Formats: sequence, C-alpha cells, structure tokens
Amino acid sequence: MSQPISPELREWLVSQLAAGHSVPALRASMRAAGWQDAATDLALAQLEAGFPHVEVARPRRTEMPGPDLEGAPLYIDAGDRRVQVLQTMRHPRVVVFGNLLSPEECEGLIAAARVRLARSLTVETRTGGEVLNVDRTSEGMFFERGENDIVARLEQRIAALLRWPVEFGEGLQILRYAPGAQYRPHYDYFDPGEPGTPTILKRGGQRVATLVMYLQEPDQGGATTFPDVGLEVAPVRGTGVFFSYEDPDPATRTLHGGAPVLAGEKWVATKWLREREFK
Ligand SMILES: O=C(O)CCC(=O)C(=O)O
Ligand SMILES: [Fe+2]
Repeated sequence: MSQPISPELREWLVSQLAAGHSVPALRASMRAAGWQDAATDLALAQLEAGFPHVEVARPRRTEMPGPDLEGAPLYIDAGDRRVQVLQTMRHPRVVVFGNLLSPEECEGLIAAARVRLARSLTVETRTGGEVLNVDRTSEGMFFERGENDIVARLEQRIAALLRWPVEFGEGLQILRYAPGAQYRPHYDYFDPGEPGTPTILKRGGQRVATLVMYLQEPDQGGATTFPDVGLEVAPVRGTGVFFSYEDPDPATRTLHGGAPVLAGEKWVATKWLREREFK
C-alpha cells in the first residue's frame, strides 16, 4: 500500500533538511522506519521545490508496481473492491485481474469518453510531440487524474492493488476500437535511443508498468497479445491485464498489441505507471 504523506512527516522532513541532514540520510532513516521507496520518493520529491539547493539523489529503482501475490491469493483487497487474480506469468511479468471494475463503472467511463474521442495520437518520440500513428487505428482520449468520481475511485483502487502512488500514474487513457481497428505490437516504455525521449522523461521518468482494463468486449477478436510468449488475453468486460517492465528493454518481453477487432466494438482504459511523480 502507498502511504499518505502526513503534515507531521512533511514538517519533520522540512526540519531535518533545514538542520542540514542530507537527502540520502533521510531516505535511509525513512526506509529504516518502514517507509516504502515509492512513498519516500514522493515525499522527498514534494519537498524538492522548497529546497532547490538540495540535490535529491535518484538511486536505482528497487521497487516495482505490482500486486501482493505472497501466499498465492485468489482475491486481493483493493480498498473498495475484491479483485480476482485470474492468471499470472513471471517473464514477462503479467497478471490478469477479474472483477476490477463494475459494469456501471465501465459504462460511466465510456459515456464520459465518447463525447471527447478524437483519432488516437501516440507520443512521437523523435520530437516529443504527438502525431497520428498508422499502427494504432483506434480512437482515444485522456482523462485528467481524478477528473470525475469514477476516475478518482478507480485510481485509488489501482494504487492499492498495484501498491504504487496515485501521483505516479498518468491520466487514464480510453481507446475505442471499431471493427478492423487494432494496435500493432509495441512497447509502452519510451525508447531510450530516440532523441525526444529525454524531454518526455523529465515528467515522471520512465513508464514501468501498464494496466489495460476492458470496458466493453467486442463480439470477436480484440485480444491483448504478447507475441514474444504467445499469450493472448481475452478482452472480457470488467477484467484487466497488468504487465511491468523494470528496464526500457525488449528483454522484458513486454512487446504487446491489441489484435484486430473482427466484430463489435472494443473499449479499453489504460493506466500507465511512471517511476516517479507525474505532474
Ligand atoms: O487494446 C489493447 O489490448 C492494448 C492497448 C495498449 O497496448 C495500450 O493502450 O498501450
Ligand atoms: Fe501498449
């Protein structure tokens, strides 16, 4: 679980920094006191603005988002919902969840997104801007974080389920695939070799995990595919597929795509998780 940053903790950090203690020393004592790295990072990142002279060291990530599968549970308490663990894979790290969203939540997200759909744009890593992408023939839009009640509730649930702060997540993306539409296999991390990537990484660092949630199932087709391992996840309403990638590297085997929809319409919501706070 991510831990909220209390005013007391904030005050303590401020006083420690003001007293000249280094950020690595604070990080170490917070860790010793049981604070998770992600929460510590968030607390320290929030203070950075007030202490511009303090260089916050960014150690190599030691934690990754993901559910607590200790003891091989069939269900996980995600705060306001009991989410099912349907399938897991280690390499690539993939977890398929059931009962992630209610039918009403799926409907509500679709209704709010439908009026704002435009031809999907993918981030153009060569320039850091956005362009139309022929590899992705779905239509899409982004919600702001916490934009409406359903979005806010779902984001809290995802944070609890994947043990990653809400603030480290991008806004929820909604995609609609008409018959024939698809999303060709790709990686969700930003290609370190592309010249536009450093600009993108300034805001929250790399993507480290993805949760694709199915809001409406097509009649045929539309699975989420992982070609490296021959895995196909059926787009069943209310369920979702999580996968994570510790490094922006094909060795993670997280190549994936949305197979062509053959009949009916497929709607998904995608939540991308960054390594740091995404402001
Ligand atoms: O639609 C799908 O099944 C995959 C979506 C996806 O890969 C993405 O949103 O990044
Ligand atoms: Fe993707």
